[in-house]
Amino acid sequence: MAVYTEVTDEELSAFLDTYDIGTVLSYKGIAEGVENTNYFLHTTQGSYILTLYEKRVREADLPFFLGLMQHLANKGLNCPLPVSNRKGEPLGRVAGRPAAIITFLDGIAIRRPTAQHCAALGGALANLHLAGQDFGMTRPNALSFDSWPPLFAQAGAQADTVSARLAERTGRELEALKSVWPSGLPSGVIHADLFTDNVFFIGPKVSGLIDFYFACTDAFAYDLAICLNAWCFEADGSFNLTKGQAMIAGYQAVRRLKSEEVEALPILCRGSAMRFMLTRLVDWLNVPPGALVKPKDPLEYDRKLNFHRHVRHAREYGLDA
Ligand SMILES: Nc1ncnc2c1ncn2[C@@H]1O[C@H](COP(=O)(O)OP(=O)(O)O)[C@@H](O)[C@H]1O
Ligand SMILES: N[C@@H](CCOP(=O)(O)O)C(=O)O
Repeated sequence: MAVYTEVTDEELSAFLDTYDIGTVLSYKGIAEGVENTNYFLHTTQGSYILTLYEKRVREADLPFFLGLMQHLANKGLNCPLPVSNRKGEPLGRVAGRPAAIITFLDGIAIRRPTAQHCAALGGALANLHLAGQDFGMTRPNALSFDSWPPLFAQAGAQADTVSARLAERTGRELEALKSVWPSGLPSGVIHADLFTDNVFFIGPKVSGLIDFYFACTDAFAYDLAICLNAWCFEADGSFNLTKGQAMIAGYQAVRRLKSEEVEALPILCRGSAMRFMLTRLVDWLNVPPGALVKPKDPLEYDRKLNFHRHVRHAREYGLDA
């Protein structure tokens, strides 16, 4: 469960006094998520999510995240809408942390997606990329290539306590990626963490996208690479080509990939696997005492990295030749 910061009844009702969303009927900490503290909030006027922003979210970036959700929702994308307080501001403070209330979205996060879900996700991702094109703000990706060596250094020699020779493997891989990491690819707003827990479905259709707190300005194809990693591997570690095919086709039905994006896809998949392996590794080694959180397995991404290392062409992910 991700509740790093407890909110007392008194703190909550004082915070809600600054909003015009009725009085609390119930609230409880949410079991999912690893980054921020989330409470489900039911008031006399409806259902909301109260988020307290934790360690990885810089306060200075919050106007970008909240403004982006507003922008995308105005463009017709199903994403949460930040609720403004009585002063007209979407951001406040509770229990000493920056906090916001956002609208609750209906739908179910699918744990074991089918190829049909992957196709729908591909389309939703491309729609997000197009809808973000006229968003006025930018934010560099704080978890792109340059952040990986310092993250690796944070884990240091402890990496080998998680898996034998993990430090050596990771060091070698970082070195290899340095010389081939692409630049100048078509870029814009990307979600950067569109895992299955951040996408809601009603039936076969995507009903909502949540968790925009890694969103940034980066290569569109990198976002697709993150999704291929998160959605198209099976529990036994194998890549499901049918799912990859469905996702890429779903994406391309809305936004066609350029030849340079196709060419870069294997490296982008490798890099995004590295990014999630490293953040998971650091989190695995540094669970805050008392936090109600279940850290995610870094080795899942170490294995995915190993798969990508042998891929030579986007066809191996399901791109139709
Ligand atoms: N707008 C929303 N509508 C419905 N449920 C939500 C919403 N935002 C968050 N949640 C629930 O809270 C969980 C954690 O939210 P998330 O933003 O993924 O947290 P974290 O940033 O900590 O990963 C989600 O998996 C989902 O169950
Ligand atoms: N998706 C990341 C961790 C962040 O997950 P969140 O969706 O709970 O914010 C991972 O799997 O490593």
